[in-house]
Amino acid sequence: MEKYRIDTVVGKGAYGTVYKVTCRTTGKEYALKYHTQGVEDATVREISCLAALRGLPYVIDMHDCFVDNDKIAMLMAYVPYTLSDAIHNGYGVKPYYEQDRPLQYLPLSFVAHFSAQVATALSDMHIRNIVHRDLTPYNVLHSIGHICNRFMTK
Ligand SMILES: Nc1ncnc2c1ncn2[C@@H]1O[C@H](COP(=O)(O)OP(=O)(O)OP(=O)(O)O)[C@@H](O)[C@H]1O
Repeated sequence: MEKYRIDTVVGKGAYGTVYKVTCRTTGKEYALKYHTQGVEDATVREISCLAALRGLPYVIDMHDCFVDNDKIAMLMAYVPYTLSDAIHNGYGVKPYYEQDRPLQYLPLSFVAHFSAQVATALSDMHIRNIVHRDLTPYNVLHSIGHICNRFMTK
């Protein structure tokens, strides 16, 4: 863990806490999810599904998975915005803790592009017999200029 500096908490779920971290050598930002509930079935499912989906264009990349302080940690691409942010605050809005403003309201091209990418990700999952089971605007992430969906499989 010395390799990464913990910057901030970005969210909490039923099984863990997600932090934004920065690699001390490259300066690259990642999301690090600590599974605080131990090795639950859901944890094993999440890790094995993300490993099976690695490399797909619109599913979040899991770069590493390791044990730190007896907790399972998953290192993922950091994707700063949720679909919910975009729906409620406009495209490109930053999370509230960064005190930023929306860049613009949702253009139709964003909706069309985004929907097509979500459909592609779901199709890629279904081909591999993986079902999402919790698709919500909070579980679909994007970054400005590059839409990327987070599919936490359950
Ligand atoms: N790769 C990521 N980049 C940026 N933020 C993330 C990333 N992964 C998760 N988050 C943020 O952390 C929050 C918690 O994620 P987590 O996977 O722990 O739970 P969840 O799937 O949202 O909820 P639950 O586990 O309760 O169903 C998310 O809602 C999201 O805001």
